[in-house]
Amino acid sequence: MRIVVIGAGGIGGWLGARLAAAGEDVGFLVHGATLEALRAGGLTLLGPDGETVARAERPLASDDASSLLDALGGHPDAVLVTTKVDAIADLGPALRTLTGPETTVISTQNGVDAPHLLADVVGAEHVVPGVARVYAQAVERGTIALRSGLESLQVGESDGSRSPRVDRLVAALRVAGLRSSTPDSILAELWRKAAFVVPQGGLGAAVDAPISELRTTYRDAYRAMIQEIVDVAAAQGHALAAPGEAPYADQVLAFADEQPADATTSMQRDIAAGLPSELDAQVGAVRRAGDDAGAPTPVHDVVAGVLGPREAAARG
Ligand SMILES: NC(=O)C1=CN([C@@H]2O[C@H](COP(=O)(O)OP(=O)(O)OC[C@H]3O[C@@H](n4cnc5c(N)ncnc54)[C@H](OP(=O)(O)O)[C@@H]3O)[C@@H](O)[C@H]2O)C=CC1
Ligand SMILES: CC(C)(CO)C(=O)C(=O)O
Repeated sequence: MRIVVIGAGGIGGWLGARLAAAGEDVGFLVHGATLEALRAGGLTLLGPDGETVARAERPLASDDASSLLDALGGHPDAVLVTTKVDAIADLGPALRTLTGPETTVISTQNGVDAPHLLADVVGAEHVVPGVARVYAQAVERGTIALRSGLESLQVGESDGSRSPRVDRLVAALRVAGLRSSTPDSILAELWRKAAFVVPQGGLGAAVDAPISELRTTYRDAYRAMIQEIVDVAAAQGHALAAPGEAPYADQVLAFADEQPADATTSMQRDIAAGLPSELDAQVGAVRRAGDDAGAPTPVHDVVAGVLGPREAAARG
């Protein structure tokens, strides 16, 4: 497949390195220092023990979408959008250049907003939501480290239908060594991921604590925040627990109980470092969806209130 990966941080570097190593025709739309780093030193993906698991010596990379089309010989089959949610606002012209009649644009972001934002730019018919489960971190530009063996990208049509384009993507991701599948509802899956990552990152940032403290000292507030997401998702028509399963908030807590004690999320680490974060794309998106659906989100409201001034300061 011809694939353009937008961004080469944790997610983009991971996906691009894996797909290129599997023989796919991959080009990176990157900018500034990341472009320079890929040109100078290539792209390296490190495994959890620091070993190189994939390496692209001379990856095709450009900050110009038209040049990538020329180099790839036409529109890509797939565009993997791997920037933070905020960056999507600036990607309009590049996304429109890259998206041909048969191009699929895949979101990989946390939160529930990215597919809608991409649909506004390229049209909903081109967008396939993805849900990434991986711990991938850019340790320096051009070098991505996996922090665990979990490498999963689920993709699916927003309306739940089966499609050849999604089947091709799943097949390519599997050949690249990832766990990939199409859930019954990719939108419910986005909410399931949000139910794990948003409370961990939002509450964790507000009380400045890793998961070990959330699941003990702050367990009631942590559970309440997870439950708010379950309720908002239900109000939007997405049941997160299958019939007969334990309540979904309990499933998330059970999963949280198994995580390494010092686990934090990328949003939480950005907030702790005083950087602009996905606070609005994660916590804010849940609050907006709750407002739309008439489902209250009081713990999210408190977390947003506590972290809002820090976010504003980080954004200058
Ligand atoms: N990291 C993880 O393990 C996981 C992350 N996610 C989600 O995936 C998304 C991406 O996260 P992550 O990979 O960690 O973020 P990173 O910050 O590591 O990577 C984002 C990349 O986007 C690039 N970028 C930003 N704007 C542009 C632009 N206009 N053109 C080209 N490239 C651009 C950045 O480049 P530069 O630095 O040069 O500006 C950077 O390389 C987030 O929504 C996150 O919540 C989901 C699951 C797991
Ligand atoms: C917690 C984690 C790594 C789970 O995939 C994540 O999504 C994030 O840090 O943003």
